[in-house]
Amino acid sequence: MKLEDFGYNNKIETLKKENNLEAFEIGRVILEHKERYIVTTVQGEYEAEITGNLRYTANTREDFPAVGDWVALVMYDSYNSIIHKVLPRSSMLARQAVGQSGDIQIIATNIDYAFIVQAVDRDFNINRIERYLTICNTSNIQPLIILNKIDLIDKLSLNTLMDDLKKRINAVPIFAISSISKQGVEQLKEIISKGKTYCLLGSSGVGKSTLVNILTNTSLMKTKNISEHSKKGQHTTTHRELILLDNGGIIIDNPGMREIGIASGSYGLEKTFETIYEYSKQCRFKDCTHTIEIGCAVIAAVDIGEIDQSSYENYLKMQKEKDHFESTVAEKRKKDKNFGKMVKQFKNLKKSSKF
Ligand SMILES: Nc1nc2c(ncn2[C@@H]2O[C@H](COP(=O)(O)OP(=O)(O)OP(=O)(O)O)[C@@H](O)[C@H]2O)c(=O)[nH]1
Ligand SMILES: [Zn+2]
Repeated sequence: MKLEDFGYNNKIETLKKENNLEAFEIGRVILEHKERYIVTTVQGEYEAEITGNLRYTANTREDFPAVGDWVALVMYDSYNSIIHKVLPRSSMLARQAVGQSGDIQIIATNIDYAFIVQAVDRDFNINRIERYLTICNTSNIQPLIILNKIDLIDKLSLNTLMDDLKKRINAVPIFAISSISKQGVEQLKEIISKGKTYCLLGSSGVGKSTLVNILTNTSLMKTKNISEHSKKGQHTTTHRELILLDNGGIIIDNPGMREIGIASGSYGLEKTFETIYEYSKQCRFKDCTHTIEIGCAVIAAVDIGEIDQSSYENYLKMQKEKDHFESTVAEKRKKDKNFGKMVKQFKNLKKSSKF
């Protein structure tokens, strides 16, 4: 296997040089389980753990490796290795960790494109699409919209849905497909590019797994064949979260993708709600919340129909969630910092003490 098959390119090469990692083996994390990793390299798949130093210097969960990461490794036998460093990421999909308010859990990194999947029957909801768009824009991932299950509605209804969608969302490609009748699937396959990394986002039941199966079928079989030859250093796992497609694309699919929420940060609001941001520049007050202020250009635009009413309401709702999320993260960081300080003070005290 070549590293390029897993998305290695000039950018990663430059990062490797910039970080003085020429002496190390480079690999991509394809699976993570409780701080143990499977990393793919030119020499095959390796199990990996992180160095004590990496653990010691890590301030938050974000500093630990995640699926999709490019890492610098030291191999110590044909199957095992140690992760010395995580290369800087081009994108990061994260969410608020369960039960630990303010803690961030990384789901995957270095994703180029996300397919936002919705089913056109009961699931269709533009507010939710805007929500996923915001997540993508925040995470530096290019969004693409997939309307799935078009076999369940007639052409006229589909056209209406598309029109409604285009009224609120522009500049994001939309694909109407059916995983059952395979309508539109070929066009979708065509836009998947070699060496680019993709993921699928969407509610339960919209057809993400079915679509991943359609896109990966033969590649999964191929991977299995390679493992059967069991070259030296080849680790044989059947479960992977980073999957190679026939046409050279790469898909990351893991359970965390199913649970992504707005809590993963909605700093991408500006990009998602571009029209609102454009109007907001004309608001009388710089810190206008666009809710009650006199001279608010956003409210005025909503009143004359220049901004879609539902889009505006959705924006306000997500803005509120973003504020809440940011304040819990800030609080958590402050607490961690205070605790860190306390530990340091205690250590100093111990050092200076004669006992
Ligand atoms: N009619 C129709 N049914 C579909 C289509 N795609 C998927 N389904 C069905 O929808 C159901 C849910 O599909 P899944 O692929 O499991 O959905 P998912 O998004 O992976 O769901 P989670 O794993 O819960 O997140 C299954 O019964 C599929 O057979 C489609 O294009 N048309
Ligand atoms: Zn305003």
